[in-house]
Amino acid sequence: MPSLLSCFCFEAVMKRDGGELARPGATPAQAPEQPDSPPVKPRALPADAPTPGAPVITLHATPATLPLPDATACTPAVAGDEEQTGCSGSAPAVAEEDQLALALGDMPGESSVDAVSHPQQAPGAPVVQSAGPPAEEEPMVLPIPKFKTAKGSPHAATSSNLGQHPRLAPVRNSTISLAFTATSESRPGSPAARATLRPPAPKALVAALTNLNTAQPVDPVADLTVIRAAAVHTPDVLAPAMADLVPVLLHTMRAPRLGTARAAIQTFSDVFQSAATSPALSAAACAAVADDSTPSSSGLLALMQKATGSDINSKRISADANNCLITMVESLPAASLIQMVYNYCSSSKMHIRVRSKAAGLLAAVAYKTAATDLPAMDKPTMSTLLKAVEPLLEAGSACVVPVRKLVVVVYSAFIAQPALHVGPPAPGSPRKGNRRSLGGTSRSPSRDGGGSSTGSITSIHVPEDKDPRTKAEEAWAGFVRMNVQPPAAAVIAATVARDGPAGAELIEAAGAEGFQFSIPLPGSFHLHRGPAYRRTAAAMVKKNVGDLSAEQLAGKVVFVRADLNVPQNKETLAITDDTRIRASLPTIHYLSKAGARVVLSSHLGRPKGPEKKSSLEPVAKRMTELLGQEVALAPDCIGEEVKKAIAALQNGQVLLLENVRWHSEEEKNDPAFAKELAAGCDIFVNDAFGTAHRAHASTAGVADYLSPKVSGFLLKKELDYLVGAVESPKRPFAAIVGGSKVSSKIGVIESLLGKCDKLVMGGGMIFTFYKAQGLSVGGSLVEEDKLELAKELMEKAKAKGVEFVLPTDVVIADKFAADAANKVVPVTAIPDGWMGLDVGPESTEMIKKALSDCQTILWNGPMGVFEFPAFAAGTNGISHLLAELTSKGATTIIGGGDSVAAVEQAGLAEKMSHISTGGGASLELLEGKVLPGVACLDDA
Ligand SMILES: Nc1ncnc2c1ncn2[C@@H]1O[C@H](COP(=O)(O)OP(=O)(O)OP(=O)(O)O)[C@@H](O)[C@H]1O
Ligand SMILES: O=C(O)[C@H](O)COP(=O)(O)O
Repeated sequence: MPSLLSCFCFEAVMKRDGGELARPGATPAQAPEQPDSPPVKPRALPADAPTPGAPVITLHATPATLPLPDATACTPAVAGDEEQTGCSGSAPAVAEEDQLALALGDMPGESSVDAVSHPQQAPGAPVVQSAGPPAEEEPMVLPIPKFKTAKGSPHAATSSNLGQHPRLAPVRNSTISLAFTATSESRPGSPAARATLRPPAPKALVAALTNLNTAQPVDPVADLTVIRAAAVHTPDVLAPAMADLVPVLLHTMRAPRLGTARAAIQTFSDVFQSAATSPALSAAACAAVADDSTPSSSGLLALMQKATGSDINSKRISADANNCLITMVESLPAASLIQMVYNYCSSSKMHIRVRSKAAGLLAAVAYKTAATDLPAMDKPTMSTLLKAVEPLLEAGSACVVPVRKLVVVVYSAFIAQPALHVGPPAPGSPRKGNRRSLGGTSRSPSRDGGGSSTGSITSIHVPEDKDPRTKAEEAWAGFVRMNVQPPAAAVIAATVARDGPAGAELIEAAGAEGFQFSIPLPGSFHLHRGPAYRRTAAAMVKKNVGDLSAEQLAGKVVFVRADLNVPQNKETLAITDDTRIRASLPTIHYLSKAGARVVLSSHLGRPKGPEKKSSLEPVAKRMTELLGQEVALAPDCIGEEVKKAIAALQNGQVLLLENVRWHSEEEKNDPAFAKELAAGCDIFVNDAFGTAHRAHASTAGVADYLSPKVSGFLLKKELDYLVGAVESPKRPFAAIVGGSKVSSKIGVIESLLGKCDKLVMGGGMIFTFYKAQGLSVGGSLVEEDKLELAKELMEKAKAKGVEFVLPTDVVIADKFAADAANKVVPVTAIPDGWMGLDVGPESTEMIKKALSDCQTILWNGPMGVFEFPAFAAGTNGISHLLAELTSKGATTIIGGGDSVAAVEQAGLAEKMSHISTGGGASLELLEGKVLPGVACLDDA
């Protein structure tokens, strides 16, 4: 299944962004290294380029020749709405905001900050007087959608061709209706706000561009204020700087300091606002944004996230971002917008989820503002957009919503195109579709009365009263005549039809084109082997540590991320299962033998900070025994002592760093922390399959600072096995999901529903489902905020015909302890004060029966608290059944630290087809998600 194989994208880009620009005061020579300096594109230096190290600007005019109003040289710029600032280079430090309050959505002192007039303000300086926040946010009235005909004359879209369409309306109302409401007064770039900006001094503009472009220590708000003023008063002058300035602005939007981020958003907005009056600025800005496949894309995504309030709960910044997006989309020609969507979808530099989210959001904004002249698009542009959908499809169901949004945009273009209609193809024109497979008939695609053969059919007109099958046929016919790629055509057509047998027939039709294609409507799409599969399969091969020779490794310091997160006895901290340690040995042994100096890193548990019980000390001991050589334990994973210990390593020696999760920056994938982790190391080997689904500093972030970056033997082995086994499973295919990580695994169930024939629930997972059904679960493990999801999942399973096996009886306990009193009760009779800690005997029998004919079984998460013998029967029962089924030819895969421990404890590990060190990771792989720990590695 290609969706599995399309898990390998690059997230490094995201890790680098987000840093804050340097503070004013320091000279360039004194400036500290900027790990997260803005992504200024490398450019060829002109003949008269300054010497290396000197500031480089890309404004191709000298200050003396700039056609700017005469004004004083660098004058202190004035406060942004939330930060005070001064003249760049000599200004006082930017005032800190109350970030905590902002994060809570409260804006303390907002109005007082707005009212601040800068004490150092001098005549001639650009002045910003914020209009201040309006008393109440009111929804911005969006323009009535205006579409152009193919000839370019605008006409208003009508409710019959947009809003009331049965397929569009629900999507618009749900997924498309993002929080795109804002206050028109607060809209950056509004005439009132812009009128407060005075013309900038030429020198100040040059200085600001220089500062921003060279990432010198600057006060970004001061510089951005100057740029804003230039955007308003001298937009043509600013145009040549756009190629470099846009990435800087996008980068700065990610600054942790909200005032800085907001200043960048406002500047971006001003640039696009002025684009309306300056064709030169417009062209340059659009080109720079459309070319946004650089690391700065994550900046644009940050803007979108802010607009939807998904990354920061600050109303003002959200309103600004909202308006900025709308301004930008309104300014962009459709082709640029399409290009951006396409860039997002196809950029291999970004995480697939980031890409799809960005593409979907852009499409949604475009649709909401109706600013794009999609119906006027020519065929190549339309094809480009449709092709953009494909990588998302390959990424599987994680991308369903963005795909839907794109589909809506594309489809709206078709149905709003009155000049064109469906008809038979021109004689002799290539026929890509397979009409026969669409139900085996030879019905004409023009049976909606769309008419006679025009010979150049480019659209589909699907009346609302058609049945799904007819809609699908007509959609399909229209798309294939536009030479649209079959998968995209099929998905779009099927989305139009949404359900019914048409979907199945489209699968056949696509199959006839060489694509095996299944659309388990209305949920997820997934492709099977075909050209698309082969493409992604080729792209997934990563360089392996075995590709590095002893010569390349000898004397090198190799940072190895392993998953040594082993189960432990909660009281004695003794390791209860060392599978993960043993599994990591081949890589360490290979490196050590080759003369490398091995710096080993891992997490253990989910600690909140340094604590004895999550120390890797027991792991270091056990590894020393198993490896047959000393594995020293560093006191921490970063810091001076650690640096010394690394520097003291001899060839072949192994140093284990302390629990990397003692630092909260690890899980935030903080770039500075990742850089610190990588300090003193040369090469990155990721062997932590169990943690490869986490985009953390030690699993993905460090890859930005080390090269080469390769997979370890374990990671490779896991991928080779799991991808092969679940890509085309022998059926019936069942998944068993149990354990205690309910919130992180319940979401996986949705995509499992699209892949498995049977789904068995166990462990702590089941009680959320019971509660969702209105049952009382006593003190059992429940995720209250997942009750709705649980309900939906049960309904979806039913709709999809997936056998959803939920235990009917449970073993309950009066406390969470090995010596707790226990009894078996039906799930309808769990008394208050008792908690379910295992599935009951009746359920175990039921599960055994359900699994007995399965040919592939993936198990993650024990059925109960197997660590306590009184609650281990369910887990042991399933372990024995799987061992037996394996002996009869079934493929059994056990994944997860505790699940493997349970099977080991039962002495049955050897009898399973594959013991995977990854629980969540193997589920996410099955789900078709990107594994960031793999994506960041070098391609083979
Ligand atoms: N009904 C239950 N209530 C509470 N805890 C449970 C219950 N059933 C099982 N567990 C606990 O779940 C834990 C394992 O869950 P977990 O989801 O971590 O599985 P895993 O196999 O380790 O997978 P992963 O590697 O993804 O963490 C075990 O420690 C077990 O005691
Ligand atoms: O046990 C696991 O699944 C891995 O070690 C990852 O742990 P996490 O779920 O705490 O990230």
